[in-house]
Amino acid sequence: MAGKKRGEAQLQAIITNQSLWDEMMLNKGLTVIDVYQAWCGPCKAMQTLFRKLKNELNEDEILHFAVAEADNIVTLQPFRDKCEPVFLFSLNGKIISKVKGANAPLVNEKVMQLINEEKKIAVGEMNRPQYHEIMLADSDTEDAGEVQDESAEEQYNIAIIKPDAVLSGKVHEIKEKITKAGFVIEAEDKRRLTEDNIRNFYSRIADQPDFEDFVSFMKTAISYILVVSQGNKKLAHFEESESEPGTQPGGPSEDHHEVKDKVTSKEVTKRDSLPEYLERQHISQFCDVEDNAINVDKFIDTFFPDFKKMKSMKLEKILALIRPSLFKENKGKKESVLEIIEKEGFKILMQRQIVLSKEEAQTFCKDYEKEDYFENLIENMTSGPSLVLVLLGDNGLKHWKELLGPKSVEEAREYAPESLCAQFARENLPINQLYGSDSLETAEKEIQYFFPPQSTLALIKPHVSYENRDDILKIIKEAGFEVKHMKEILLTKELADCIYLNIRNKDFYKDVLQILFEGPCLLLVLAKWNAVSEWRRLMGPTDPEEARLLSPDSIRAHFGTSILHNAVHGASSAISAEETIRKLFGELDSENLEEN
Ligand SMILES: Nc1ncnc2c1ncn2[C@@H]1O[C@H](COP(=O)(O)OP(=O)(O)OP(=O)(O)O)[C@@H](O)[C@H]1O
Repeated sequence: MAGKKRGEAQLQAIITNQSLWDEMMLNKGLTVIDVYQAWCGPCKAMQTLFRKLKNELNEDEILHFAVAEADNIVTLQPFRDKCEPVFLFSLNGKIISKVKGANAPLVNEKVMQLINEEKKIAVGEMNRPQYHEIMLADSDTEDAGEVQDESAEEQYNIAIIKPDAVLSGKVHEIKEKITKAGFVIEAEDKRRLTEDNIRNFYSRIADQPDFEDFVSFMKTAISYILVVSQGNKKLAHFEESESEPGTQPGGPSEDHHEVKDKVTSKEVTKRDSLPEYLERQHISQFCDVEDNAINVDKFIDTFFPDFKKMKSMKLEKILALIRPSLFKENKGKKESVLEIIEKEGFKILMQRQIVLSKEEAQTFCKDYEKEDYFENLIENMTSGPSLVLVLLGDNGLKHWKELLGPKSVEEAREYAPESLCAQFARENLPINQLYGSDSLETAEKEIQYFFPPQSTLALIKPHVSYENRDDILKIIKEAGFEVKHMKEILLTKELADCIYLNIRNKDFYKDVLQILFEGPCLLLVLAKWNAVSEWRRLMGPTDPEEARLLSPDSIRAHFGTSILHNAVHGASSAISAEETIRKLFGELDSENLEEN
């Protein structure tokens, strides 16, 4: 290794000039470089850690340590005359990370992570991550001990929470543990995996003797599929109390006390990969993780076909409102405001007509309360229905603001004649006939106000095939419902009576029961504004034949074969939804039931 004194089994190479530095950069694998100033010398406290790592890992081919004097090495100029020690991580000649301060746990974590990766890469278990070379600057804005780990792309894992964990109600706990540790659940889905899904995801264990039994087990019920990213490393810190004694990076070794004391919880960044973390939390038996970049990419495409598109967009939800006079005039017009909205690439997620009360109008138009036309405005706002919309669009907030143009008609006519404000101006009011939230925070509050979510119970009947169940779930999600809970059960007579309270006295009820007891039903708690009636609308008329005539896009029109085999059920009112959800899902959803 560059700079090593002949015959000396020394821990760190001593780099005192640029040519030794350049030579050191030819090292294969990882080199941890302690950048020091001539006047204060290298960091003695960290040498104990380096010695431990060297001895324990025994990876001399790919793990090197060096001390480099900032004063005489041009590359290290940014670090001259700084008191605080700096540790650089050079991977195959590229400086990819930097830790400021003698933060032993953090340096330990970084070394372990990078060496583990190198080992996996060497045996073909992992592709080389795309690390960027970092800027060598002594930025004061960085927190001490922060790892400047700039991966070119976000690295994702796919985690599958298996059916047994789902059935025993462990999903919430597992997800909470994952997010508490600073990982981010970027997307999730719940579904029964197909045989193909299972064989592909678990191909690495396909040669195990009990693999066929495992495939059958995985097919029995619903699994949760999560896309998990490493999250914001600055925020990520583990609760020390949750860790196993002796498993903390930096270890229980007494040698580390000197530097370990300096680490505050804020400085501790994520130290485990997701599989390691799940292992440490004793939940790995419930949740399998794929972290190989190529496989993850493939599974994201399989399970979440829109994920990449969504990630490349900055999708934002905002509230828009068309004031009463424009709404009235615009109804049925050729180039209506709604058409313009859709042409501009917005998706209208929800819409409702609402006549604002005087108080609501006053709150809503607060910005104008000092204007002399305020009274006129309130009168106008309460004179008839406004159309309130929830719009989803790429960079939605900015885009909608740009489309609207200035708040005042005068300004819009002068500076933005193309804006909606200028185009749809009314003579009797000098302000924009359209409204948009002014921040994402306001948008969230306004959406909650105008579109408070409601829960309803949905049931997919036993006769619906698994493929069709997946299709129905897709339709449900596309219609903007959130699937809050889902479980597959064999209904008992008692539960069926609770669900079908209204028809228990009908002659055909015995036939309904027979259909329901044919196999497992899929029970769902769906949430959305106006969920009860929205779900009933999506289901369509009771009889599929009628549905095909009157509501050909409905679920019953597509998946129903007869009045008894009509694919789905939905609660008939908010009250019955609340009662049946409580009965079927226990207290699980009780925190949200008040919404109904
Ligand atoms: N005349 C009938 N003959 C046979 N079965 C019927 C008849 N009417 C309704 N059903 C069955 O009973 C179920 C409950 O009937 P209900 O009148 O509550 O209809 P619904 O509200 O459209 O359906 P659901 O309650 O299942 O959402 C229906 O889904 C259907 O399968």
